Amino acid sequence: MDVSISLSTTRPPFSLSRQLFLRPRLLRFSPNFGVFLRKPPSISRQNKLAVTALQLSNQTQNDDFVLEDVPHLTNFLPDLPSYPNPLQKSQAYSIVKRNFVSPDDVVAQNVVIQKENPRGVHFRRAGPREKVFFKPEEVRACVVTCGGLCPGINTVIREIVCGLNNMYGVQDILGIEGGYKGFYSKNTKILNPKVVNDIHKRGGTFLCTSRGGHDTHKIVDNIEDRGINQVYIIGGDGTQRGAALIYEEVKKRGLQVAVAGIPKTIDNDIAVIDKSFGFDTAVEEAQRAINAAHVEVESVENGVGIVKLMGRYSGFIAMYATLASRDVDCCLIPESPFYLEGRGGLFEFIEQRLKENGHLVIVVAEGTGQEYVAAEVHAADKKDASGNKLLLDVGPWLSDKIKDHFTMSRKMPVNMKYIDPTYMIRAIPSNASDNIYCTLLAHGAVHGAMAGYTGFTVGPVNSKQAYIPIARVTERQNTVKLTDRMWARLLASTNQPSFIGSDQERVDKEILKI
Ligand SMILES: Nc1ncnc2c1ncn2[C@@H]1O[C@H](COP(=O)(O)OP(=O)(O)O)[C@@H](O)[C@H]1O
Ligand SMILES: O=P(O)(O)OC[C@H]1O[C@](O)(COP(=O)(O)O)[C@@H](O)[C@@H]1O
Ligand SMILES: [Mg+2]
Repeated sequence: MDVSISLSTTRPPFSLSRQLFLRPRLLRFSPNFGVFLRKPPSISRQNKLAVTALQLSNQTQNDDFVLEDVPHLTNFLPDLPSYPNPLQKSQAYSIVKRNFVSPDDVVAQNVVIQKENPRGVHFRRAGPREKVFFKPEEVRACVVTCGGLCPGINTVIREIVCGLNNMYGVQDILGIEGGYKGFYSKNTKILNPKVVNDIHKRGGTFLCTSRGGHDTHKIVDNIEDRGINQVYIIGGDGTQRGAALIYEEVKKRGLQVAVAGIPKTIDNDIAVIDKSFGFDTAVEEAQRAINAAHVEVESVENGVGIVKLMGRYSGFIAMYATLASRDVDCCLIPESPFYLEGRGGLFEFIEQRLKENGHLVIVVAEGTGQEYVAAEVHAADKKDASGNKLLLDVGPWLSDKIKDHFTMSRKMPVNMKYIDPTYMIRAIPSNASDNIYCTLLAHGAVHGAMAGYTGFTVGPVNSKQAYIPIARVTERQNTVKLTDRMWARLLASTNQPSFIGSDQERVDKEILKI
């Protein structure tokens, strides 16, 4: 008996999902058929049907791979009719060689694999499908933006609106103002290509945003009352968790509502996707602050510049801004514990650089060294409305520590220049490449929702847009791996201490001392 499924044969749209959804038990409990299954625990909890496994019939046993699929409206509305995709008649798309993404196209999570190992996890490729599950004239879509700002949000809003309208002829699009709570506490804004035409040139979000206020029942009641059937949710990890709950509730109520998440975070802390939109813009803008710090400190005696950049738990902006600049002497990130005193410590490094060059620049991510600051400030643990821990300000703390040390202990006063450009960076419009990236994300979300996919997050995986189960992007945070080559490249470029010397015991003691 052959239960393996070929992804390479031509089959009608959704045959893959149908077969998989019909047979998960068979696939799961039939090890003799050579099916390879990897089921992350959080995914199995959140959506048992969304994670499936299959084996290519024409591949060898070692070529097993896993498809982590996204839900489809027909999973809980099996009789939903489908229609030919209007893009078939579109001037733009009709000349494309393969104008529709094959239902069998998948994107590999790992592109570097060893030949004897399994092929690993795959996601469904994003893009337009041959059949859609909405008549354009019956679509009532809405867009909401939640969480902190990030360059490019307005471009995503614009491209969702223009994509729905220009590609599919959707006319009825609503903007939910002020984040999740806007669903039940505010009037909606009418969105059309004319209204959003110029918004990509501005920073911030045209729809305003907020933290907190996620009430699944009130939100879904509102979606139902307003007759909304496509929900586009732009936001970070917290927002995507909220989107997963909305999807679950929609499914429970059996509503024909597609829920699409577009991942947003300036910190680049969302897992699975290559990188988040606005990140490149932020790294570029950070150069201006670093340049300013460098100009200031090289013009004075013993100049020490500190630039604080965003990054709650992930130091990506600091790491990339440092790598891009070459004017940074030391980069401190939350993932890499550091210490001030003693051999191999920050003070020793600063003194050495001042003696060699007369100045230095330090870039510090805002989430760095929180435990040190907390030990001295004795501040109570505070949280924002979404439940995110409020950070203590490491910038002034570090500036004071360095000033005190060099003035008092070393009798070598330093000229401290501290720059905090965090909100200035976050508030700018996205650059050209982020604008293009935002367009791909928005179009991917629109194509996915029109094709009836739901409960998904869209994003690039190895440079190909993919539909990713929401639980997969929220189950862990993306952080800088100190054992990866990128951090090694940074250490090699700055020549800063790694703070993890061979004498680990001494290092631990130093950390405890602070
Ligand atoms: N675990 C969660 N479940 C449901 N909603 C959440 C959850 N975490 C955050 N949210 C909601 O998502 C929105 C944005 O979350 P927040 O953490 O502030 O920003 P971000 O989405 O950028 O991480 C808020 O309205 C918040 O109430
Ligand atoms: O806007 P707020 O509430 O001051 O929050 C600042 C935080 O927002 C961020 O810019 C982004 O966080 P989110 O992606 O969770 O919204 C963090 O880097 C920063 O710590
Ligand atoms: Mg977040």
